[in-house]
Amino acid sequence: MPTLLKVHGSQNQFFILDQTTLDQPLTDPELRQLTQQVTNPQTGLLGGADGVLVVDRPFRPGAQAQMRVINADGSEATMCGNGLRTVARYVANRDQLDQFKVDTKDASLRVRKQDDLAPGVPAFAVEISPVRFAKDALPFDNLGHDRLLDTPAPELWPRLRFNAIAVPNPHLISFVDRPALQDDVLGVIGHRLNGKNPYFNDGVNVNFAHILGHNQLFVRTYERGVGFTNACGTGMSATSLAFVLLYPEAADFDQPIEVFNPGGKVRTIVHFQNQEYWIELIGNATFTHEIVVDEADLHRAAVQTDECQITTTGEQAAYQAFVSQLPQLGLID
Ligand SMILES: N[C@@H](CCC[C@H](N)C(=O)O)C(=O)O
Repeated sequence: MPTLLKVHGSQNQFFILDQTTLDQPLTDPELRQLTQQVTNPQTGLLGGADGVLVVDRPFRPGAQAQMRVINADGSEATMCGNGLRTVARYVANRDQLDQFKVDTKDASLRVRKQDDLAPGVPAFAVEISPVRFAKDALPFDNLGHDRLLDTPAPELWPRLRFNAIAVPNPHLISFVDRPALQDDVLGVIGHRLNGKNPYFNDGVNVNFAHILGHNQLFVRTYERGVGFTNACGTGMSATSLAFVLLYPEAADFDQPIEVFNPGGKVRTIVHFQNQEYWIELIGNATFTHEIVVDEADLHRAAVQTDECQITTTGEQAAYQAFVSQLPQLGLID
């Protein structure tokens, strides 16, 4: 019988489904329906999740596997940084490899096993690229600019300055003070730009960042296709790039940046090589549950917690012990 894995990177929760283990792979409409069903926080599996990561055979030469990202609302994203770390661990275990490439929609990305973050907290480093700033890459429109880099955009929110970076999924980033992190502005902007609006017609992930110190950030994200999330890997990566570009006195290229988030902490390293930016994202790849499912239930999007054989891995306790020794920042409730 096939197995779903419940996993997380910085508590950004997913189910991993390996299509190569099924007698009959799910079609795209079936994947969308399954994702909407299992991720639902009330009626889904094990309290739901932010999306489903679909593992499949690679489609570019030199890659070991393919990852597709289905958001909780059934839309498909080009990339997922936290998710890629967990898929990297899954493929590394399956194929007994420490480093390889994973095909994502727009690129084959390098992944590499790292030392555990703490006892029982496995970690992977993943490549986040390609990076684009042009408005067509996100896309956005009607803001009077071809790119947003520390740019006021009163149409989006008065008094804030914005950065728009595709990595390659689209991110809007604003550096804010402590009170702005805590009030509801992020939710209002995120909700508006992910509904029908004249600016981001495919929606956008919205990140608020607060500078904590040299090479130290806190990032909170409202995700396209999801809503508020505990952490967004591509968001923290795009925000780290904006950090080194806008605040050269506070952040360095090629040096680890500590990025705290509501679900824990990751490290990023921003590079500029061969005239291109790319970011390394390093963090936990935690497996919390193994769920044995009936393949027919996957096809009919009817996977219920009380009808599956579920094994708890015990890794969540180790992750919580790791989080409990992080500084208590008290930035959001
Ligand atoms: N949480 C992810 C990003 C998932 C995709 C996003 N919702 C989108 O639609 O672009 C991450 O860790 O990067």
